[in-house]
Order: sequence, then C-alpha cells, then structure tokens
Amino acid sequence: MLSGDDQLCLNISSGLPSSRSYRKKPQNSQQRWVKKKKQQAEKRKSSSTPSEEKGHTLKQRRLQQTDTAEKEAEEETATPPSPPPSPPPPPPAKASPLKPVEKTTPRKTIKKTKEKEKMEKSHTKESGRSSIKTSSLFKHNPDIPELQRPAVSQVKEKIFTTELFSDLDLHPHLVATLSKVLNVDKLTSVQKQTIPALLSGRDAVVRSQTGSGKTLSYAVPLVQNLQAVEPKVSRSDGPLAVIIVPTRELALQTFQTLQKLLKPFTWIVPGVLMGGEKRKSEKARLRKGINILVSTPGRLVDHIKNTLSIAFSAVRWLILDEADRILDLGFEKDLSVILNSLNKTGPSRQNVLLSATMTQGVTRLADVCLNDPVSIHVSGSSNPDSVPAATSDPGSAAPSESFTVPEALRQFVVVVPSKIRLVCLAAFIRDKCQFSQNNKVIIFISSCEAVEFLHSLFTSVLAADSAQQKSKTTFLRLHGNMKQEERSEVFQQFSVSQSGVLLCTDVAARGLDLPQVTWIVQYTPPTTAAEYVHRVGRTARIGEKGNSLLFLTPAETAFITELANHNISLSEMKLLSILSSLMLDDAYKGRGKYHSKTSTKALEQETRERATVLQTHFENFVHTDAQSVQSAKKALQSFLRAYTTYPAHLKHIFHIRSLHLGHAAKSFGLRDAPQGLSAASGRASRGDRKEQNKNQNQNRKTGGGEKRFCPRQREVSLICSEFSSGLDNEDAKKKRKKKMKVEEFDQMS
Ligand SMILES: Nc1ncnc2c1ncn2[C@@H]1O[C@H](COP(=O)(O)OP(=O)(O)OP(=O)(O)O)[C@@H](O)[C@H]1O
Repeated sequence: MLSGDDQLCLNISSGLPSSRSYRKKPQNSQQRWVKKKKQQAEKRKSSSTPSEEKGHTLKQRRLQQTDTAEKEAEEETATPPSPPPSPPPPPPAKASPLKPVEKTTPRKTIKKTKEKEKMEKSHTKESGRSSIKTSSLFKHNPDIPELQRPAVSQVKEKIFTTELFSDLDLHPHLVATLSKVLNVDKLTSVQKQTIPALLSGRDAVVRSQTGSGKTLSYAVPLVQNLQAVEPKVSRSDGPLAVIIVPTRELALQTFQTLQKLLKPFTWIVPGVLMGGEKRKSEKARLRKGINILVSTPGRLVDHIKNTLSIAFSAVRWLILDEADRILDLGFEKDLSVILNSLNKTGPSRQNVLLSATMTQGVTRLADVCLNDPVSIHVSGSSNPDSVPAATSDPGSAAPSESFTVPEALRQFVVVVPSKIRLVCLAAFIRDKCQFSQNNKVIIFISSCEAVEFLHSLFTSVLAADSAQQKSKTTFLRLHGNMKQEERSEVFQQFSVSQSGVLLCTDVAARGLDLPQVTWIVQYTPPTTAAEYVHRVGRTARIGEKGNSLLFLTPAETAFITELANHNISLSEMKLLSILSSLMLDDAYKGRGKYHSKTSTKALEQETRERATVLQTHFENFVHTDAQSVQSAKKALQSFLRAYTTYPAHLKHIFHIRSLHLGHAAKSFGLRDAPQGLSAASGRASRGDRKEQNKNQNQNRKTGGGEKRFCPRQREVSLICSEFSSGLDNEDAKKKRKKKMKVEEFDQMS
C-alpha cells in the first residue's frame, strides 16, 4: 500500500490544461508548503532592508520566548490562536482574511452582498478574539483505527474493442453521424455485444460498467431500425419507442443524444416528458406526435391517466435504462401501469433492460416482461445466471455479487471523526480547486437541506477566504427540491465548465455523463454498494482517468468490508495529508509559531491550528444570525433522518445510536448540539415533535421538504420530483384555487 503522503501526491493533478495528464513528480501539500516557505525566505533575504531585518530578529526572539508555550501547544488547541502580541515582520502581499477588509479598502467602493457582510462581521468578530467560541476540533475524538483492507480481486472490463461502427450493417448516414457529431468510431465491448443482438430483434438484459457506452448500445439499433421502417415513420404514428429513465437530468441527456443521432433522419421525432415541465405544453407536443418518447416513470403515468392523445398502439420498443434504480425507487406501481397500458394494444415489442448493477427485482422484471432475452454481462459470462440470485430483499444485489468499476478509477477512503468532517472536506476542496487546476469535483451528500446548507456555507466562507486568490472556485448545487429550470441550468453549466464543485444528492448518481469530472467525493456514505458504484461512475468514464474519495467515520469503517464483498477495493488517504493543504493557505494562519520549523510534529500542530481557524470561520458564519443557525439545524436534522434509513443489513455499520450528536453538530458549523434534537428522529423532544408535525403538514400541502422515511423511501425523497409526476404542486394549487372560489361564492351568497 502507498503511504499517506504518496497517496496525496498521486492525487494532486497537474496544472496542465488536460484532466487526463498528471504531474510526473507530484508533490504533496506538505512538500509544496516547505518549498513555498523556502522561496519566501529567500525572497525576504534578498529584499530585506535593515528595518525589516530588525523586524525579523524581533520575530526570532519572540519565537525563542515562546519555546515553552510551544511545548504547551504541542498538545491540542482548545481555542483558535490569538495573534502575536507585537506587530508581525514584513507584511504579507495578501491581506489576511483574519483582519477585517474595511481597514484596507474604502467602504464606499465595496458592493456588499448579504453573505459578504456576514463574512465581514464574522471576521471582525474574530479579530476581537474574546468572542470566539470554538471548542477543540482535535480533542475527544474516537481513535482512527488501522484499516483492515480485505484482499480483493477487482473485476476488469475492457472498454474498447477493435471493431468499428462502419463494420456493422448500419445506414451510412448513421455511421457518419456517429463519427462526425458524436466523435465515435470504435465499438465498446458492451456495444459490440448488444447492437447485433438488438438488430436481430432479441430482447436483452444488459449489464456493463458505468461510462461504457450503454446508451448508444440501444440507441444505435433503435435508430437503425426506425429509419428503415416502410412506409416512412411519421409524427402521426405516435410513439414507436418508449425509453424510461429514473431522473429528469438523465431524461434530458438521453433525449439530447437521440436528437444528435437522428440528425440525418429528420422524419423521426424524439421527445421528452419529465416532472417539473408544464403539462399543457407536453400535451401539445404529444398531440403533434412524438416517435421516440423519453420519460421519467411518474410523468408518463400521469399522461397515461390524463392525456387522451397519448396512444401506445404503435410502440415496438421499450427500454428501461437504470432498470434496478427504477424498481429500487418504488416505481414498480408506475411501471405496472405503463406495462399494462403498452400490453393492451401494442404490437409485439422488443424490450431492453440496462444497468451497471442488477438486483433480484430486475431478474423478476425480466422474467415477467422480456421474451427469451439475451443476457449481456460484459465482465462475466453471457448467461442468465449472471443476474443476481434470489435474496430476501428484492431491491438489493446479492450479498456477494461482484461489481465492476472503471479500471482507470483510483478509489480512496479517508477516516475522519465527525467533528473534523467539515474542515476536512473544505481542505480537500481548497487543495483540488485552489491549488490545483482543472479539477471538476462532484460531492454527494445525503439530503437536500444539507446540500443547500453546505452550498451557502462554502460559497460564503471559502469563496470569501479565497477572495484574494486568482482562481475562484465555483460552487453549484443539484437536488430534487430545486425548480426544474434551475436544475436544468445547473446541469448544463456544470457539463460545460472546466472546473468547479457540484454539491448534490443521489439525484446525480445515475447515468449522468458530465465530461471531465476528476473527483467524486462521497461526503455521506451511500446506502448500498451498488449506489457506491454509480456515484463513482460519474468519473473515469469511457477509459478516462478519475478519482474518488469516500468519507467514513471511525465507527463506519466496516463499510470497507461490505464494499470488498462486492470486489471493490479502496486505498487509504490520511486525514492529516488532506488537512495539510491548509498549510498553503495563509488565510488560515495560526499563531504562526511553527513557521520557521519544518519538523513533522510542528507541521502537524500548525495544520491542526489552521484547521481550527477554518472551523472558526465556519462557526462564525453559521452563528451570525438566527436564520443561519436555523438552516444549519435543519441540515443537521435532515442528515440525522437520512442516517436512520440505511438498509437493515448495513445497520451494524450505520446506526443512528453510534452517532455523537455534538460532534455531528460541529460538522454543520454548530457550536453545540441543538437543544431538543434527538439523534433518532423518532425520539424528538415534545417541542421538536410539534415542529416536525408542523413541517410535515406544511410539506404535505406544498408537496416538498422533508417527510418521515422508511428506509426505502430515502432515495425516493431525495429524487422525489422524479418519483412523483412533478405535477403535485400544480394539482394542489388548482385544488386550493377551487376551494377559494367556493369560499368566495359562499361569502357572496
Ligand atoms: N464507442 C464509443 N467511443 C467513444 N465514446 C463513446 C462510445 N460510446 C459511447 N461513448 C461516450 O461515452 C460516454 C458514456 O456513455 P454512456 O453515458 O452511454 O455510458 P453508460 O454505460 O450508460 O454509463 P452509466 O452506467 O453511468 O449510465 C458518453 O459521453 C458517450 O458519448
């Protein structure tokens, strides 16, 4: 195994423009810091004036005087360091954010946003050190255990074959479009096996790793087949193919791929239906005629029930992408409505189920709705037995089912005590986005509220801390409680951006093909090994390189064994290695007593001090006003609720009772565990219960927010807008309007 330092070296990407390239001689944060210090010292030496030298000698003397204090500080820091008593030596080029900005910049020239004001307030507070109240981050934490990494033989899947699309019997315009528009010439393994099978008219269950080209493996034969239909397909034929996907973004992405493929075949019309869009305009499009219909299940069911112009009499293809997810989310009921509706009238149909992971539920579905299917399992044998055998839980994979992850994916785990999680994540982001270039990071978080909270915290605090630096980190967010226009906008923005951070729930875990993502961070662990595979699958796609980092607390390390049971192996990244990136950041300078020292112990102590300063920035921001505290509490509460929803077979790893509420609170920038908030959501205080009930009633009315979950419903709630038709709000509004009209009438009469 690599040492912690080596691991971090490996993970710092180069400043070169391409995400594919890596430094030949990578340096870790500590090495970079030592180098930076040396350079600074040399600069100072060459440019120092007598008075500066005097200042420097003063500093030396001060350091000698504080030798005894240094010993003390070798223990933990209970409060953030106070500034040195006398003025510091040569002023740094950048103003330290520990000092209020107003002192150096005329107030009138600054256009302040609310957040900036908050930050300034908190910094001002900080300079009045007496008001700081940050308890020690590094005291009273559970020990980080030595990780047991079971021996795992990872399953490998070759991505590309030597065969070309032009070797297949496809329409030449389709081959040309693949090459010119999609930049695709060689077949991937899954395409090589799937395309001929589908062209021959067979049903299929397709399983291959994430980012291996499954979309084209069904889209190419579909287009080939439909363009050859005689007489030519026309809009009035209605849907000839129905493609069901679990999320709106995936629906949009699939639709866009089809649009490109259909460029030479303009008479075949693709269309997308998804929650959040206007039902009226969708109805109009359906009336005009859509030949290839891409939809989320809930929305399609809504149209089946309410739109007269939807007719399935001509459907000859049914494709269920991310089939296990569709069943997993409890879409079964919707699916049976769709299948019944298709079966009622349609001609004989070709059916395809696809995913990178399969569950027993999919096997059952395949039994019911596929006709003598060919089973394509790229990394295993192509026989039906390769689909998971029966388990007690139809939604889960068999306990020992092996999963394949991309070969060029480097997977890491960091064990972090709860209290330090927030600064560890922030330090990681700073390292990847501030001190390295062209990193595109996706961070998975367990609830919409926590995504919102962290987004506003990082946008305010980290962005303000790096205000002096050249490159600014862009933070985006994506979750199921956002309005559809905003979701689509974020999806597009992150797709085309060269760098930045996307904070999201599992709504982004499946199928999304976001180019050049370099890091996947699982800040809250996934609920299953399969979800782990899909989350990390957002990087290292189609043979590219990529990295992933899983956050676990010391109590959760048994999840590594659970992953190993599915042939997934991780390397450890040390917590201190991640935190040491703060040494590059003068925004978090501690007492500065260790600057002249390069011993490991001194460096570690300085790193801890800096982490404490950063935590103080977060806590000050959170405690600026009651509203911020409230949103932190809400985020904590939703995190706790989500924590209660791990499936039974993982409860021994993720149990709410093993969480320390005060420590968890700290990871949301709260100084103390909120009063009356019980770790187990079911054991809330009376006041809290009242609040919860109020919220639940409110949520029921608005169709959003938090609900009480049973384990299976966690994901459902996270991508609730996909699960529902997305029209609940409209219906609720209409009902309210109707009620108001009746009341008005009553009042008038
Ligand atoms: N033969 C090919 N050559 C080069 N690139 C390809 C080829 N086939 C697909 N791609 C590209 O690979 C990327 C991933 O494809 P796709 O999204 O279909 O993967 P997937 O297997 O469905 O992944 P997931 O399981 O995550 O949904 C896309 O950008 C696609 O354009």
